[in-house]
Amino acid sequence: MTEQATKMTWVPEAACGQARAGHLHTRHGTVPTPTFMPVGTVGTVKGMTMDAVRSTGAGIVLGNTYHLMLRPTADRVQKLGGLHKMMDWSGPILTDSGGFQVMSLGALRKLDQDGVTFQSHIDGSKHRLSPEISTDIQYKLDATISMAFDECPALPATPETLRKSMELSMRWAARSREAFTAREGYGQFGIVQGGTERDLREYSVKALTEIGFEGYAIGGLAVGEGQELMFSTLDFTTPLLPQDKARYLMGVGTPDDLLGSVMRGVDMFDCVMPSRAGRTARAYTERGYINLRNARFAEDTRPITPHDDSPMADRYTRAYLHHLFRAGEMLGPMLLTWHNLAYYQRLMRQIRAAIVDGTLNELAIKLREDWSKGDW
Ligand SMILES: Nc1nc2cc3nc(NCCc4ccc(CCO)cc4)[nH]c3cc2c(=O)[nH]1
Repeated sequence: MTEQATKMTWVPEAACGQARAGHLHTRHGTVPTPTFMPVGTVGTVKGMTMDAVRSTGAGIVLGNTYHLMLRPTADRVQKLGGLHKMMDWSGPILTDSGGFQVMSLGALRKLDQDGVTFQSHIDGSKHRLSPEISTDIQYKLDATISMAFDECPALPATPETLRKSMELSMRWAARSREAFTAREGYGQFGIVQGGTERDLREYSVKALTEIGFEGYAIGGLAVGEGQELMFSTLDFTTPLLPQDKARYLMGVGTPDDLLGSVMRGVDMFDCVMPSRAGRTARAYTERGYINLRNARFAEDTRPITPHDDSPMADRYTRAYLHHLFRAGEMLGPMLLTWHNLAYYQRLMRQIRAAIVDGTLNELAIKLREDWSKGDW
């Protein structure tokens, strides 16, 4: 890695227990943390214009190396001026490095010590990813934050399998760092592995912090281990991470996951949940979630939630959304994705404000009470 540029920084503002509020300063702007990153897998947050994404208050979005290398390819994105220009988003973009998606999407794949060979889930064509190839692709995409190329083992797995996989990921982290081109305000995050094993997680944190990254992700979770095991793994992992760097929990999660993870020291999140739920008529609200295909909403003229401050709120009733989904109209998933992403951003703003004024524990009690109350 070249050394000359000063890379991105995360600056703390306040803390409440393990929870932190701060700012992530990047080449493409500053993002308050804790933050939730809408998932823009193939250069679009599905069903949303970027004006709609901006209206929710989102500060940073996620893209995927795996999907973009297959289509439209990294070279074409570079020719189109990079992801920011192509998708009309001037804020920071974090791109995942592809390993996880290959394991969960690639039709056929062969993992070796150097990288992974796989077939495209789109047309069966053969492709290769390695720490060097992934880092180069993320450079061509002009990702503000690049992720190290890692291997995320499926759970459940034996401690021996987890150790071998984690050690491979640590070797790949060093190669990813070596291949990274440092640029002013850009950064690269290492990814902690080790399943739910304390000793493996400790080894992984040590290995990554010795290499040195602008931020640290906690990988290998949200792969079916359940919330209790995820939280217990966070309990002994986040305190080991540098206090002055951002922490990113990959693939998480539900509103309750976000709250509990922020309280365990996590600053950044991404999850397809709010957008995928939006496409399947599931609306997240302060009172838990509801499915708007349900007949009980057919003549319910209330808004989805009385608290929605996004531009789409108040203009559309539950009855209208119900009709759109029953009719299979594309506006249904579009409006509900907008609503869910706006709710996730509102929740993160609420949590952040409570960290700053030291009332996070009280907010947590209120949120959990309301989520379990059920619909209005
Ligand atoms: N590079 C890298 N990327 C990751 C992405 C992840 N994403 C997850 N979980 C997402 C799980 C997830 C999948 C689908 C849905 C929608 C359900 O309706 C929600 C969550 N875990 C993850 C772990 C890693 C990891 O170790 N390394």
